[in-house]
Amino acid sequence: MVVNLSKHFSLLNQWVAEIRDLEVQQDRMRFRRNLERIGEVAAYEISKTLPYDTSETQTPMGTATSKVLQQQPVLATILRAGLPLHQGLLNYFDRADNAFISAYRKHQPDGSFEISLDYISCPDLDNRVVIIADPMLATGASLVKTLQYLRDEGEPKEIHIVTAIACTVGIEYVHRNEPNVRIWCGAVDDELTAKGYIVPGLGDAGDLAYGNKQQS
Ligand SMILES: O=P(O)(O)OC[C@H]1O[C@H](OP(=O)(O)OP(=O)(O)O)[C@H](O)[C@@H]1O
Ligand SMILES: O=c1cc[nH]c(=O)[nH]1
Ligand SMILES: [Mg+2]
Repeated sequence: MVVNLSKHFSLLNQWVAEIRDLEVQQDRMRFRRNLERIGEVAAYEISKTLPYDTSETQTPMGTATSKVLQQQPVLATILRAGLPLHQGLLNYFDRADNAFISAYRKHQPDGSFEISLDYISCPDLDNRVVIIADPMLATGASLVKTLQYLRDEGEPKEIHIVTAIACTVGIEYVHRNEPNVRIWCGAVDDELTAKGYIVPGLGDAGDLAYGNKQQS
């Protein structure tokens, strides 16, 4: 299942336009904050699909009956570009457990790349709702590899992926390998370059959030 959050008119459309905009991208703080806001909206939308318990709350004037989340999710993210989006999810799921994974494109001299995974910090995932934040779903290779890695930490009850911009081929690749995951995205773009960049996309999300890195 794919939910494109910009299908309906909302402020999120403006934030997606800003993270794509060459001029606005010069303001790194706004770039990160817009990703965070997209994460906040995604958290709110996902929260509508989760199970709730009824609880009694004592007010100064009496007892109120409320609906409270049965269990907080596990929020996972892929370093580095995932961090601001993850923070947005954490702002709303503020008692969540968290997982961090390092996955990056290791480039070869011929321009090809493979996904390198070398660090994971993760709670037990058995029977948990897991939400993975990564702003760019391009080929989908990072997410599929991350999910394979995460499965060593337990079998989640549900897996959600939150991304700012998803590419059609990447969505298809993820669903071929992980048919049950739900993808929540801020926009869907159709084109992918030979080097794996989304068009029109936004460029390199990690560099725009945190600065250029040396090629590895
Ligand atoms: O769908 P894929 O083709 O796997 O590409 C998407 C990945 O590329 C970006 O990370 P990048 O490797 O640029 O690392 P960074 O966050 O450190 O910049 C992005 O944050 C995803 O993790
Ligand atoms: O377009 C893309 C593809 C992968 N990673 C990015 O940051 N941008
Ligand atoms: Mg990058």
